[in-house]
Amino acid sequence: MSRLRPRPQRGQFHLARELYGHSALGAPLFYFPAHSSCSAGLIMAGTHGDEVAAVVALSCALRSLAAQHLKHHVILAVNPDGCQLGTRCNAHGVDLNRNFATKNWDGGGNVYRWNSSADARDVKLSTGDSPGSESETSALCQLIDKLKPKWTVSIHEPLGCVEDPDQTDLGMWLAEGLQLPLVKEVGYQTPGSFGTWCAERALPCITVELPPISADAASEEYLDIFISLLTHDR
Ligand SMILES: C[C@H](N)C(=O)N[C@H](CCC(=O)N[C@H](CCC[C@H](N)C(=O)O)C(=O)O)C(=O)O
Ligand SMILES: [Zn+2]
Repeated sequence: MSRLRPRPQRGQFHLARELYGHSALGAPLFYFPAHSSCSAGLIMAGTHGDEVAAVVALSCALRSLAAQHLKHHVILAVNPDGCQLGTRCNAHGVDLNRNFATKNWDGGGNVYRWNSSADARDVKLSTGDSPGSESETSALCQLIDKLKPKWTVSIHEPLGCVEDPDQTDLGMWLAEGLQLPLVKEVGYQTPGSFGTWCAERALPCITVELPPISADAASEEYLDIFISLLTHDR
């Protein structure tokens, strides 16, 4: 029996989802549980609301897959308010990927690039009033403490690389499948980031950075590799 669902049936979700918290504006935070949670990883997108090709491509892969083949937990939008508003930050103006309670959390704020054409990383955001101050951040950390995934993959854009500080087999497999360079770091400091939070608890974290791409193109270009990731059994 095919692991894929007929394309005419992929328009809406067929999978159960579980609530794990609420966003700053009260939107539900939910995840799609793996069919069998033993040795499952966690795959997530939408930490930044201006990086939505990853959200759409991961959603298309999830809706293409027959439920019994889903081997890992999935969060499509870590930051639903940012995805709704089209902003990198959450509704409090906080860059969630600088809000995690890490040793190097920096309350002085963060900057990001307006877009790939920008000549500087100069758009200012808050990193929160305190480490883990945001409901999206604390709910995600509590979920991970509960699920204990064996690894995490966090999908961003538009840097076009696979960041894997531990150079794991999964990272190498993803870099090859995505045809993106495998790097140990994205090239600038990310205090208070999810990857740093994972490193501090010896949880493998791979950050996929898609290149600049439309949601339409990403749903074609990355469908197969994302379906393979959702069913990956290592
Ligand atoms: C789409 C934006 N306009 C943009 O250009 N953003 C990029 C940064 C993209 C991004 O968010 N990347 C990283 C992911 C960091 C991974 C980190 N190593 C970790 O530990 O989590 C980020 O959070 O900055 C830009 O250049 O500003
Ligand atoms: Zn990002």
